[in-house]
Amino acid sequence: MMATNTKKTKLSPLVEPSAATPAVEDVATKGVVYETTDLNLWYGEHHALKHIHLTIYENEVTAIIGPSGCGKSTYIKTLNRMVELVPNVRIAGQLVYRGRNIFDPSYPVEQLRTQVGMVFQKPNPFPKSIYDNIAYGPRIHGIRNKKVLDEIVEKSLRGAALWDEVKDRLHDHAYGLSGGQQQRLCIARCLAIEPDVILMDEPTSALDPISTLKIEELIQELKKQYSIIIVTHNMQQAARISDKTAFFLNGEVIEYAETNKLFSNPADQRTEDYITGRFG
Ligand SMILES: Nc1ncnc2c1ncn2[C@@H]1O[C@H](COP(=O)(O)OP(=O)(O)OP(=O)(O)O)[C@@H](O)[C@H]1O
Repeated sequence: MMATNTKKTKLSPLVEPSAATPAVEDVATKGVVYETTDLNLWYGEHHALKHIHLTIYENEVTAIIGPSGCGKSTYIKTLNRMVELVPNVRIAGQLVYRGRNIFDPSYPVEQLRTQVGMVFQKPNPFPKSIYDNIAYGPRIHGIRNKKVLDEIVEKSLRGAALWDEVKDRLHDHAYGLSGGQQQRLCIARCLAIEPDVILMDEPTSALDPISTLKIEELIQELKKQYSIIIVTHNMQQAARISDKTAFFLNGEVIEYAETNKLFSNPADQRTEDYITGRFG
């Protein structure tokens, strides 16, 4: 009788590690943007985030991966306290942004949302011209001078790699842009208020491959100036563009490591099972 081989076959990862990951020594010298300590969140009775500990570093791209419903969006929506807009949310634990706990009742939440911009899954430009989409935030902050606004519009559109495509039609309606251009417009709108951090919740999932590539290249440029936290279902994308990756499962962080390490030599069997496509 032939012996049955019960040893589990080791599958190769679905993705190649990225070259973006810096050496450990470089990371040690980086500033901390967010320190998450024992963060728990409930939607009513549902315990959606469980004992999260995560440190997020500046000028890095941090990817959040994991199967549907594991708490990825919930986590990034705590980073600008947007999650509190959902009724019946309860939060416990600490989330320190630049040295201060954002759950402190006296924390100026409006200021936080100026420092922490967000880009969503579906491009959501305002029903206005390209120019007015960008100028909207600065105008709310009291900037009225046309020359100053013109400069902000140009700088933000250049920063989002969109200027050359739209400079001759700034007063056209934003809905006339392609999906990929609209998403870059939303990134430009975010840059116009000079954020510190940019949160991106599956920013390319509604885009074609070419637009996706443009946004990925843009993210690599933007991390020189900003800290970026991106939720993605696409493991290839996480591996291509991120420095660190956190793998979430059922509301817990199973593993958080440099992206190269997590994809090439995961420490936890569940991470390995996920990145090799055994589930998810
Ligand atoms: N507004 C809400 N009210 C109640 N439960 C919610 C709410 N939003 C999310 N949840 C639940 O919390 C859990 C985490 O949801 P979340 O959207 O953070 O997951 P996710 O990992 O981002 O999922 P996906 O990849 O499908 O977007 C899920 O079980 C979800 O059903």
